[in-house]
Amino acid sequence: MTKSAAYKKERQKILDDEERMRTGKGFQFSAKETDVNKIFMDFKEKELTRGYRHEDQNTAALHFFKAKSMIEKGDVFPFLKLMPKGALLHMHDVASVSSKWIINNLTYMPGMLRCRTPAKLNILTFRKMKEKHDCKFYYKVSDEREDDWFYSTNDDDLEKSINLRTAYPEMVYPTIGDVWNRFQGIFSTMDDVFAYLPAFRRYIWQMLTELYLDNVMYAEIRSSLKQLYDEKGKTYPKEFTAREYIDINKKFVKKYPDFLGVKIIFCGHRRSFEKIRKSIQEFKQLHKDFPDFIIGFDIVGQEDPGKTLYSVLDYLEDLPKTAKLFFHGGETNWSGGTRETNLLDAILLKTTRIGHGYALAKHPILLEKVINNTIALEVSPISNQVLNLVWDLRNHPAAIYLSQNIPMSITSDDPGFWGAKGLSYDFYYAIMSLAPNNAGLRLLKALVWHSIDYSILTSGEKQRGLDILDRRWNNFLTEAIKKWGKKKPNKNKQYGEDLN
Ligand SMILES: O=c1[nH]cnc2c1ncn2[C@@H]1O[C@H](CO)[C@@H](O)[C@H]1O
Repeated sequence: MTKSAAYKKERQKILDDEERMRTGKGFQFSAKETDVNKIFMDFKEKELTRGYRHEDQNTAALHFFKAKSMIEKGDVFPFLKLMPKGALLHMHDVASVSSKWIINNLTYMPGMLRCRTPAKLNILTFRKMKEKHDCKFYYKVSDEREDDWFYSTNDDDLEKSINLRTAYPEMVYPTIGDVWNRFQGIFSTMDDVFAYLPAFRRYIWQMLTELYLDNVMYAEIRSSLKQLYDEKGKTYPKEFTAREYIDINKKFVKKYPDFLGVKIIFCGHRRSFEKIRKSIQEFKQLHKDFPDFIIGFDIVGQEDPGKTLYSVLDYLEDLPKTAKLFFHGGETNWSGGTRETNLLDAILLKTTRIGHGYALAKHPILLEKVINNTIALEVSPISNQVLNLVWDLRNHPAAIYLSQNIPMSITSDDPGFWGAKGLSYDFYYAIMSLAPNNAGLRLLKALVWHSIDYSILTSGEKQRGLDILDRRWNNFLTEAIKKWGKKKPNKNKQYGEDLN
């Protein structure tokens, strides 16, 4: 009786209906896309099957630090790297560039110094400033390299001071507080490297390069626009940093015209009221001076111990009406306390998008507002894992968001601090862990196109972006078929993605 035709029909209808509800519905497929989807689904299925049979090789479930080399050796990852990924809507500039590049390039710049704080934190800098660094002695990194007695002789060891990577994250960072302490420490280690004008120029150029090489075409970057200093120790105001940024961005776009460049979301830090208040004043001026470049405002830092949006409502009233808001919210495992209110206030304050939105699934009314007002969530899977909100990314709430086509975008947050590069690693977890097994190119395509939709590009820029994306997407399809089409995917196989 249970296997009657009627039962089977009802059963199939539910499966089909659920598939139609998820992100990607309405995205049409060309014949070429159908072919490329088959290639992709073969790759994906092979890796999932391996994971199913051997749990210790289940990259979809494993922590990034354990899975990274396996991910790189598989077929899915190179496919995702080649794929145009549209816009990156959430990344912090100071944590964007790969640590290996920093070690190989910036730490070999003449004049780099290292010192150590009483809390045993390495500070890298190009100036002596004891009161800021809280250090007694400074060592030249170049001298230390010549004498292997010293710490920084070994580039791998030096890299550890700017990267969270470890084979046993569960032991090294047992709690969220532990990993945030180390994480925040790396920002301090890097602060003066980033702010050194000659290094800053190279760093921002490299940030754009890593995005471009990963086939990202545009980015909205979180930045506090640090005050820069030069070889002579002269310091410059933030307005100067903005001009430098604009200049580097312009040069890069000129050299690579199918890259649309970056815009800045200016950030204050939720560590103190004073910092937040000051950052709003700075933002007001910078936004006035560079309204097309410094387009919005956010407050960053660990949410649980930090100041809430609700506690600074008075300050926020001072923000200019033309400024767009991009608040972090719900990057927490807590729920319902007086401190876990940032999602609520971000939405009431008419935020354009939400940074993370991890806790949103617990708030049905807020979720409804996010859907009705198309407030895109900036979901950073690896960040949420490394910063200890969730271990197995199949348990990440964005799996639910994708299942209901809730507006979201895949983002990378701080890739340089955990050994990711560009956006492809986060896309890997999006399609392997957050998405259901049978989701493929249609879902990927939706994420890519939505990322442009949810950006704050002007309508003219958006149109240009979409034209470029169309062309690059087509080139990608052709190249994927040329590269992998000969592997002859199983023609008889039925893939869920063929549903319209
Ligand atoms: O995922 C995040 N959530 C909240 N704040 C963050 C995250 N990643 C980085 N920062 C914050 O951004 C500042 C640099 O722009 C850092 O100080 C760090 O605290």
